[in-house]
Amino acid sequence: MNQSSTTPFTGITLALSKGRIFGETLPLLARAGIVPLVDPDSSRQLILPTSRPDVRLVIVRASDVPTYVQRGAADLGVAGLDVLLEQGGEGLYQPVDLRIARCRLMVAVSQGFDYEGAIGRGARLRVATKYAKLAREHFAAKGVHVDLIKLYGSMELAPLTGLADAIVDLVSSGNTLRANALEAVENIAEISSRLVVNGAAWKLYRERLAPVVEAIAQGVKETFGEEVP
Ligand SMILES: Nc1ncnc2c1ncn2[C@@H]1O[C@H](COP(=O)(O)OP(=O)(O)OP(=O)(O)O)[C@@H](O)[C@H]1O
Ligand SMILES: O=P(O)(O)OC[C@H]1O[C@H](OP(=O)(O)OP(=O)(O)O)[C@H](O)[C@@H]1O
Repeated sequence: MNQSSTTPFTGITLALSKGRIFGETLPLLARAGIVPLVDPDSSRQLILPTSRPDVRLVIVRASDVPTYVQRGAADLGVAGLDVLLEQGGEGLYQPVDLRIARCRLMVAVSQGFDYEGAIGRGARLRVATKYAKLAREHFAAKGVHVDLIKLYGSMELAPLTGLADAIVDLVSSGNTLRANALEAVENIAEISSRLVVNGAAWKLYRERLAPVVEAIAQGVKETFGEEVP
């Protein structure tokens, strides 16, 4: 229960990423009585104590959240469904759709590119994405042959520079596509962030974890209403 670095921490550790997910998770955590005592944007500290001595936050890359929870370094985590689908989410229980960081995983091309025509001709499409597995599955299901080009960010640049014919990326407001003269042509998945729990820990320590999971689920209902999105 002590949060000093010299004493082993015996409480609940929640992994989440800085930026969008941190910002949107904060109000849900606050409703559950969990308020970080350190601001990750102004501190280099990666383990953040909270107003609840038995709960701490660890700040990791968005795509590293599943690994921390799968391996038990964190009890709970907040991860985008895009990350969970891409990585498989093996061994993770996903009890709560937090309904934050909502966006869509989409196929996009340069405005004016004849996507349907290219597919109809059986052309081999060059597709740039950070979501190689999801993109491969999407195009395989459509029977479209693709050369996948793995990128780690700024996917929108790929069609503009001739690196790729299409991208698979997240779209929310559509501003990034518009600003780069791209257009969405297919929706692959509706994305939001999920609360994830180590499946084995959930079975073993359910009594300890369930109150926090339930408090966060209640925070989601109070924030967004009861209806399923
Ligand atoms: N434009 C967006 N609108 C809403 N949600 C988004 C948007 N972009 C990403 N997300 C969601 O937020 C999550 C975290 O995105 P963020 O940009 O903070 O990290 P990242 O840079 O994609 O991850 P990493 O640091 O691991 O490369 C994504 O996995 C996705 O679920
Ligand atoms: O439709 P919009 O509202 O414009 O959002 C879409 C953008 O958001 C995400 O990038 P993000 O802002 O997370 O930047 P990063 O992944 O490059 O850090 C995504 O990769 C798009 O580039």
